[in-house]
This record gives sequence, structure tokens and C-alpha cells, in this order.
Amino acid sequence: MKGHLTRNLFPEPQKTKGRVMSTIAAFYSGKSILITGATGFLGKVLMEKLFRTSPDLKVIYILVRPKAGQTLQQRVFQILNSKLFEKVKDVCPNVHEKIRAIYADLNQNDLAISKEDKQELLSCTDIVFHCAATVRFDDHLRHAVQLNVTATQQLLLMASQMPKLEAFIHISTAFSNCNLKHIDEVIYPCPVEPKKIIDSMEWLDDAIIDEITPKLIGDRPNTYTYTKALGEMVVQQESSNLNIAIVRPSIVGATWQEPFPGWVDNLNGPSGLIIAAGKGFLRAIRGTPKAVADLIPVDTVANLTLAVGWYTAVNRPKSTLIYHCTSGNFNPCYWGKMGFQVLAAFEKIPFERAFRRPYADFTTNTITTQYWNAVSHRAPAIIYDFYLRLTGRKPRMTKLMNRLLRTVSMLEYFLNRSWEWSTYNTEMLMSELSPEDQRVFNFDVRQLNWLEYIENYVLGVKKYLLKEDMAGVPKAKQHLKRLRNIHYLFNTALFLIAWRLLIARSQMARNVWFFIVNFCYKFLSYFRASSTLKV
Ligand SMILES: CCCCCCCCCCCCCCCCCCCCCCCC(=O)SCCNC(=O)CCNC(=O)[C@H](O)C(C)(C)COP(=O)(O)OP(=O)(O)OC[C@H]1O[C@@H](n2cnc3c(N)ncnc32)[C@H](O)[C@@H]1OP(=O)(O)O
Ligand SMILES: NC(=O)C1=CN([C@@H]2O[C@H](COP(=O)(O)OP(=O)(O)OC[C@H]3O[C@@H](n4cnc5c(N)ncnc54)[C@H](OP(=O)(O)O)[C@@H]3O)[C@@H](O)[C@H]2O)C=CC1
Repeated sequence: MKGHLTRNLFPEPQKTKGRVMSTIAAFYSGKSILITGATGFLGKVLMEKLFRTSPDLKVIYILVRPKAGQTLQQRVFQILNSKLFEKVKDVCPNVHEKIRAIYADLNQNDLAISKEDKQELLSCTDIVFHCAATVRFDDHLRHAVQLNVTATQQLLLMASQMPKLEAFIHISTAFSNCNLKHIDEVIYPCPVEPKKIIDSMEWLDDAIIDEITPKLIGDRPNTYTYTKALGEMVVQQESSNLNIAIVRPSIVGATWQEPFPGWVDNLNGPSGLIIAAGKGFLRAIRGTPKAVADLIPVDTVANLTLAVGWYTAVNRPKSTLIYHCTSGNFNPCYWGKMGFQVLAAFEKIPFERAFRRPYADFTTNTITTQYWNAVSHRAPAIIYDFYLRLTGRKPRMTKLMNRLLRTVSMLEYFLNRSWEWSTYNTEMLMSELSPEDQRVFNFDVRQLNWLEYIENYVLGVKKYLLKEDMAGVPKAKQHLKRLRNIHYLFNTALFLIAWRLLIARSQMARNVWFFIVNFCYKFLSYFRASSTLKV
């Protein structure tokens, strides 16, 4: 496909209302675009941006599976009628007609796309954005390989049969090579060829796969990062036939600016932990305050991805370019500072019905982590469950806490290390953009104000994940005050009980106690005597 197209890919920039129209937006006009993973966090934001900036695009094909009792159409309807798409309806009123949901299941070898649909995709698609993946860290290797490697291979095979295809953009992760400290914009080979892994998954049984998984993933922390690295290798193997680019985002967070700040719709990455901390469940977490918190807003990832799609199609680079979509070397924020900003945001934007007052800290070693897990996580959960039992209710806090601690333990790897990602290609792309494109498809995170971003993030978590209304803030604040009083009362009672026990057992403690009581009595007598004299 490389070098096949001869039509004018650099249309003259048009003027809209006195402003030069974005070249990237103009590029997507009239295009048929295929997106996988369009129902996911990034996919939705990507699709929204495309519709909003290029309402004249021809069609967006999305590969969807039925889920949670919803048909394809119901899922699409729900997305288009969500808050995220509110602005799209003004710019592109016929958005319903421009989206075509195609039944597909990436868990199946042929992706389960019907013959007719496949034919349409093959003959019409101009650009592919491949976002679908399993992002679970603990996925079974067989499933992770199927989704992140085999499905990518299948999709590339389809892409190679698309005569009109101008670019194939693969979304990977900046952590696909997290076993390295410095990561360049290159594909690093894994010791075992992806083809061999795919083949072996077909005949090995689950027990054997479980046994060999640690050996295969080696010094990577989970099957996710390993299979994303394999996915990149598969992409590289197809790159001689296709015009491909890879985008590697770091930890994707809530929107920074578009379509509005703070939008988020799943618990991945920091979002789940923000809830856990804001509700008072999470009190300590093993993390290095000085390690870089390489968060990247989801709208920044979408903007870069669309810019990459345009650049790849128009310039047809000779080799597969990889773009790191990271914040660390442009505008670093550190876990300590971020944690502090999250806690500060809870003061202004408290969550409703908190279990305890939000307070958390980073612990730096395994022993202190275990201590805080016992004292601050497990013990309160056990006490609360005891209270639930006493009041005739079903205990649930210990189970919830165990789940949280399991989640936290899976994220810890990323909280205790810093990586350096080189960003030559990303910077090159930025410099290739016209001022208007830099504005419309902004991915320059140097402009990001972390304090403001984190505040909007916490607000977004409250509104869009917890579905809590801002009208409830005064009540939430009152609840936190009550929790503070209970906390003081509880601690005082605990102290008195401990002291009473000590007095009963130790002569030394009794002596100290009598000394204090005696001292207080004398002080009060003196105070009373001197005030009587004054009168
Ligand atoms: C001064 C200092 C103060 C310190 C203050 C601290 C403040 C705290 C906030 C600071 C933020 C810190 C954030 C750190 C985040 C680090 C993230 C690093 C991520 C690196 C990512 C690499 C980038 C990528 O490429 S991958 C994309 C990201 N992927 C993920 O994040 C997936 C992670 N999730 C999983 O793998 C699984 O969900 C797992 C293994 C964690 C849990 O699996 P399990 O089978 O046990 O549960 P589920 O069925 O999945 O869900 C059960 C239940 O839990 C809810 N849930 C799911 N995920 C999370 C989550 N991340 N956090 C919380 N809760 C989660 C889920 O909705 C379910 O709830 P139900 O009610 O039962 O439905
Ligand atoms: N979130 C993050 O922090 C980061 C994400 N990335 C990468 O970005 C991409 C998008 O991630 P994100 O949006 O966060 O992930 P989500 O989990 O939100 O979305 C995953 C998407 O893949 C789809 N999918 C999963 N399994 C199947 C299947 N069997 N058949 C069809 N579709 C399927 C999901 O569909 P369904 O709705 O039906 O489940 C969903 O649309 C991924 O490639 C990920 O590796 C990279 C770095 C960080």
C-alpha cells in the first residue's frame, strides 16, 4: 500500500469565518474511518473529537460487541446520548447516520465480522485507529494474547486488503517496555516471536500456560504490558506492506480541556484510587513521592492520535514511526505532589457518604506498608463489619478492602519507578503542525497546569463516575465533620482504655498518674486562690 496514492493529500487550507481551517480537520472530511475499541475510554473521546472537528467525515465504522444485555445499537445510542457527545450534536446533527456499528468480537480468531460487513470495510476504509485491547493487568495470558496480539494481527491482515487505506494507527502503551528505564521511540523485540506465542496458545492448556507465564513475561510486571509489546512486534512485521504508526500513551487520565475538563468514565489508572482515597478507604499506599507520575489526559492522547493519522497518511514515512504520548519530560509531576493535590481537592470537593475522612500517605517500604494495611485498612474494615453484624446487616467491608488492596498491589509497580521516554517524533510532529492545528489538536502538555487538572479530575470523578451532585457538597462536608468528631472520640476512648489497663498492671504508670493528678489539683487550687485574691 505504501506510496500507492497519488491524489492531492495537501488540500489548500480553507478559510472558515476569517480563520484558516485546520488542515487536520480538513483531512478527515469525506473520510471513512474504522475505529476499534470505540466503546472504551479513549475510543469515545477520539470519536467525539473526530465528529466535532470534521463533521463532514463520511462515516465512522466501529467494531462493537453486544455487552451487558445491550445490543450494538443500544450501546451506540447510549454513547451518542451521553454528556460527552452533547457538543457533537450541535456541530453534526446527523451524527447517528454517520456512525456504523459493525458486529465484531476480537476474542474470536476471525474477529466474527460477517462477510458483507467485511467486504464493506475492505472496500471503503481510508484510515484505521486500532484502540481495542484488554487493559487488565491480571488477564490470563491466553486472553491477553488473543486480544492484544492475535486480534491485532487479524486486523492488520484485513488492513492489508484495503485498497483505499491511507494509514493504520495502532494504540500501544508507553509501558510496553517498562522493563527498561530509558525507552526510545523504537520497537524492542521480545525473546519469543509473537507467532510462536500465538501458536502455542492454541494447543497449551491453561495449567501449563499459568506455569510458563512468569517465564514469558520475564521482568515485566504483568500480562498486559507483555502482550502489548508482542502486539507492537506484530505491527512491525506488517509494516512493510502498510503505512503504520504507533502511539504509546502513558497513564491515561480524565480530559484536560475537551469537550470539557474532568470527563472520565472508568476506574482504570488513578481514577479508582481517587475514589478509594476520597471515600476514606485508602489510607496508605506504597509509592515513591519523588517518582514521576506520568499521567496524560485522554483528550491529549486523542489529539495526538488524530495528528499522527494525518501525518502518516500525508507524509508516508519510510519506517513505522512511534510517538510517545507522555508528560514526564515536558511537564513532570511527581506522585507526592499529585497525591497532595488530590487530597487538597477533597477539601473543596468532598465525596458523599465517606467511610472515613480522606487522608492518605505514601509508604516507602514493605514493612511500613504491611503495618498500615493492618492498622488503617484491615482493622477498621473488621470493626465496621462487626458493627454491621451487630445491627443485623451483611458484612461487606473486609471483602471490599481485600479487593482494594489487591488492586493497589497491582498498581504499585508503576508508583515506585520513573521512566524516561524520548519524544523526538512527538516533538517533530508538533513542529509540523500549523498554528491552527496546534490549537485545535493540542497535545502540548507544557501548557498543562497540574493543580487545575487534578481539581477538575476529582470533580469529574465525583460527577461522572460517582454520579454525585454538587448540591450535596454541604451535606458531604457535614458528614466529614461528624467523622472527624467520631475519630477524636474513638481515639480518646482508646487512649483512656489503654491507660486504664496500664495503670492496673504497672506501679510505674500508677506513680505517673498520681503525679499528673496531683499536679493538676495543685495548679487548679493555686488558680482558684489567686482569682479569689484579685476580687
Ligand atoms: C501526600 C500523599 C498523599 C497520597 C494520597 C493518595 C491519593 C490517591 C490518589 C493518587 C493517585 C494515584 C494513582 C496511581 C495509579 C497508578 C496507575 C498506574 C497504571 C499504569 C498503567 C499502565 C498504563 C496502561 O497502559 S493500562 C491501562 C490501565 N489499566 C488499568 O488500570 C487496569 C487495572 N485494573 C485491573 O487490572 C483489574 O481491574 C484489577 C486487577 C485491578 C482488579 O481485578 P478484579 O478482578 O479484582 O476486579 P474487577 O472485576 O476488575 O473489578 C472489581 C471491582 O473493582 C472495581 N475496580 C476495577 N478497577 C479498579 C481500580 N483501578 N481501582 C479501584 N477499583 C477498581 C471494579 O469496578 C469492580 O467494582 P464492582 O463494584 O464490583 O463492579
Ligand atoms: N487507559 C490507559 O491508562 C491506557 C490505555 N492505553 C491503550 O489505549 C487503548 C484504549 O484503552 P482504553 O480506552 O483505556 O481501554 P478500555 O478498556 O476503556 O477500552 C477497551 C476497548 O476495547 C474493546 N474490546 C475489548 N475486548 C473486546 C472484544 N473481545 N471485542 C471487541 N472489542 C473489545 C472494548 O469494548 P467493550 O466496551 O465491548 O468492552 C473497549 O471498547 C488500549 O489499546 C490500551 O492499551 C495505553 C496506555 C494507557
